[in-house]
Amino acid sequence: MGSSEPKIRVESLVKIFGKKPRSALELFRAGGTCESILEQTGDVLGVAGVSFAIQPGELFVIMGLSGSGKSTLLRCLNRLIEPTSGTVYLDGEDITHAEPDRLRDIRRTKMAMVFQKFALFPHLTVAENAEYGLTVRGMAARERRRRALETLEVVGLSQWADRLPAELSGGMQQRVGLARALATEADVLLMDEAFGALDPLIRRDMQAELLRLQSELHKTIVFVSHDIHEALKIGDRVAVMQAGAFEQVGTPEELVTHPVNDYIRDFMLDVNRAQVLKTGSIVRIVQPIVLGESSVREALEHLQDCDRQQTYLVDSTGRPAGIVEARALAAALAGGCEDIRTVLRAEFPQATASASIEEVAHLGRFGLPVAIVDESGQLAGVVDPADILGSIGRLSQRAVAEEIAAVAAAKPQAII
Ligand SMILES: Nc1ncnc2c1ncn2[C@@H]1O[C@H](COP(=O)(O)OP(=O)(O)OP(=O)(O)O)[C@@H](O)[C@H]1O
Repeated sequence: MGSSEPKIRVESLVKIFGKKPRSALELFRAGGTCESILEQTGDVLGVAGVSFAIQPGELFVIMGLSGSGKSTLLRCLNRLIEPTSGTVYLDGEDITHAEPDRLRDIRRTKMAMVFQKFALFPHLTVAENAEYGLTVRGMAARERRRRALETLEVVGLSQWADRLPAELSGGMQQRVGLARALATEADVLLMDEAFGALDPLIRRDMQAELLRLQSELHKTIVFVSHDIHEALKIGDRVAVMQAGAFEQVGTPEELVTHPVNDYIRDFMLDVNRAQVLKTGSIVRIVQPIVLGESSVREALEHLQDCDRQQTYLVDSTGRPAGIVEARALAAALAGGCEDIRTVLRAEFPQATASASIEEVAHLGRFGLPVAIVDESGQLAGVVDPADILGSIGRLSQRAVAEEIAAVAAAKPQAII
């Protein structure tokens, strides 16, 4: 991400359904609402002047209740629905005004779509379905079969290539839909309630699968969902839509911690904050001691200076090597021992900054600060057990009670 050109840029997009889109558009521009426009023209304002940009590699979720305009907006991106006004840019190219041939080309090679109902051909095999996007593009049979098998492998279905869709479960059929989109090698995937028809457990698997694929493939994904939990789980950013407009666009953490209005706040009420918030949001930056560079006395002074009970020691590459506690240091010093290694605990709780607070909550029970490491394994800071409990303060009473019971019952030496 960063300051590169956005993959997709949408400017003032409006979609009006009905017989008088021009006069409805004028009313909209004059400040008309969905209701007033409907009343005066009989037309429906599907998308109400939305502007946003999506960066390459971003998973952008459009979330909203039924009828808020999500599907319409998504379909305006590849012009399965023609916008009434506004512009959509893909890699800087204005596709709102692209000629039909060019548009076809874009849909076949640059923007692939995955549908809720899978949209598989029942009489074609799994492999034939997966290669369908390449067939319509006129690719030679051998090459498209090779690519289809490759993508079926990616989604874990290579054993099923010669079966018919009806022989597959719902989750597997959606994997075929995903394979078909991936086979086109399009770098933009438009996914319309792609997991909406799946059972909750299968749905969870597919969300995890999508995140796994995304961490390898780095596609730009626009994902429509009516489920706030799904949106917050998979989205790099989430746009919450109502009456054709965006109420708020932000990272899951921003939405949970800084809802802009009551509408968003209401959505967040039953969200498990510990699942959404990352440990990075409560990490404390600490000054670790480099192993071999400090004596027991110096480590104790260091702890007194920073008013902490424990400190991590890192090796010469900055990776945590162990933790020492003030009491152990004081005892060692009283016994005349200056070698810090004698009191170093090499077992300590550790997590990454991108882990959710829920994922590290069980590590808080050891009563030690959790070492938070960055992607290269270097110590980025610590999360204190008290901060874990504090951050999940808005969890249900039951969840907090369970957490406290787990802390009380835990055996400190069993550090994971
Ligand atoms: N072809 C159409 N003709 C007239 N109105 C339409 C058409 N398609 C959508 N609409 C209206 O536009 C608005 C937005 O619909 P849209 O399907 O985009 O919402 P959505 O958020 O995707 O809802 P859902 O989750 O139920 O699919 C709704 O009021 C809908 O009734």
